[in-house]
Amino acid sequence: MAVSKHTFHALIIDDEPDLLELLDLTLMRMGIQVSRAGSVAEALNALSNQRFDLCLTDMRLPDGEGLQIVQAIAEQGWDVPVAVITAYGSTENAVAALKAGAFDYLSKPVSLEQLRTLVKSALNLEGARVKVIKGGEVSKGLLGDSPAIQQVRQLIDKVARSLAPVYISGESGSGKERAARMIHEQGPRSDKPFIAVNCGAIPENLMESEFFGYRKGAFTGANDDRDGFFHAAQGGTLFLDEVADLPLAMQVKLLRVIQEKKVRKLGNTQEEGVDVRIICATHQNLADCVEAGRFRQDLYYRLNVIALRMPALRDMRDDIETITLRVLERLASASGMHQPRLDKAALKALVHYDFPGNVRELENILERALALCDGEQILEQDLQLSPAVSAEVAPVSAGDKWPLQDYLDRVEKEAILEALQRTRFNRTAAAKLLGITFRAMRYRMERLGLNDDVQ
Ligand SMILES: Nc1ncnc2c1ncn2[C@@H]1O[C@H](COP(=O)(O)OP(=O)(O)OP(=O)(O)O)[C@@H](O)[C@H]1O
Repeated sequence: MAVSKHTFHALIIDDEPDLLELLDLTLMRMGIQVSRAGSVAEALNALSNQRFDLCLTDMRLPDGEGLQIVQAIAEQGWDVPVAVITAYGSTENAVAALKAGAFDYLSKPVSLEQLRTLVKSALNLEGARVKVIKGGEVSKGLLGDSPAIQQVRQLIDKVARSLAPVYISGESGSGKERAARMIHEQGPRSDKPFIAVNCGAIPENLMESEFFGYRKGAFTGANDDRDGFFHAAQGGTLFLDEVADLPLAMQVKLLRVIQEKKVRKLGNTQEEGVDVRIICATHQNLADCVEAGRFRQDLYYRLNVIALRMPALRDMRDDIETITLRVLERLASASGMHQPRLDKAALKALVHYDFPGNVRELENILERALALCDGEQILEQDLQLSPAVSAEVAPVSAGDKWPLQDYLDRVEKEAILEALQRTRFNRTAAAKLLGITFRAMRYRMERLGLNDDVQ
């Protein structure tokens, strides 16, 4: 599937055949042309002879470090975004690479979802913040037979018929967005658009124009009229993911639109009527956010008309085997592969694993295992389940508590690094774990020298 008429060209630099294969395959599936280099020397040679749209390098290479490539790109002024792949837990390397000019890093084992997100941001591809499903497209249902997921299915059937706002809670990766799509698809608006917006990923200064749209000339750079999310979802459903991340000022504006069913584009004097069903979701406890003064109570009441709670995968252990086999079947057939068997020990490891990232994490684990296994059988080692992190992070030492600011910075830094490690460097998930917004996370990483250039 090509992502654009222009074919993007990426250079991947690694000497591990397995990882190279995995990166190559994933990028190719995204329609990106790939060249490979196995050493610093080969990479510098390729970069000086050819233009690439993206460069992805391992940190450890036979003749040096990936960092040298990042530095060379910065020194030569080559216009190519570069990201590094670091060993599990080696955050110092990641920080050094970011300081030297890398735009992002991935830590091993590489999560394919993070890889795709990183590639999309680097190439400025659409779909990083807003996803649009045109009317009539059908996504898949929810897997599992545990009582909790059965209840969810029944509630979805019921609420699909009404147009009342729905508030979906549940951990990251537990299927909140999928449930929202099902409500849309099973309802009377299924032939109209479903617009999913990640509220935590939209820069605060762009929020109003993104939500409400603008008229040509409304501000510098507004060269054309543009519709916002409300217009785009007209007649259909607007899904506000991570709604707790909306700044208070935006919450007021959103409440007004929901109450009055009217939107005024920036630079417009007239209001226009909008007819949009609102579904929202967050992994946070919205009632607690209200209590803490971070979320407006009036908006909370407007949104929380019907509440739907998605169960965590570890609370559906009896379903893990079935979900695993169904996901494997889908992944194998999508890539035209024969479906490998799942070794008994591998299945046992999955059933006992905690899945902090829920079904999404299971999908990533299986996608990677498919690429790493011998084609016949998936073994426990192909799953590369994350080791427990607690033992690996050194506690802050009890002494040295002054100057107080330095001490607090160290504590904060360690908490952020631990959250990043636990989530395999998924910053959205890490922010969730820390209980702060994506924006706050970006700000803190910047302040602490854990630079982060990705929107
Ligand atoms: N019960 C389920 N059956 C099948 N697939 C599921 C189920 N739950 C989640 N998934 C899959 O897991 C992935 C993540 O789901 P989804 O995006 O809906 O989660 P989410 O709760 O919205 O995550 P986040 O909080 O990070 O936005 C998707 O690929 C989705 O299809």
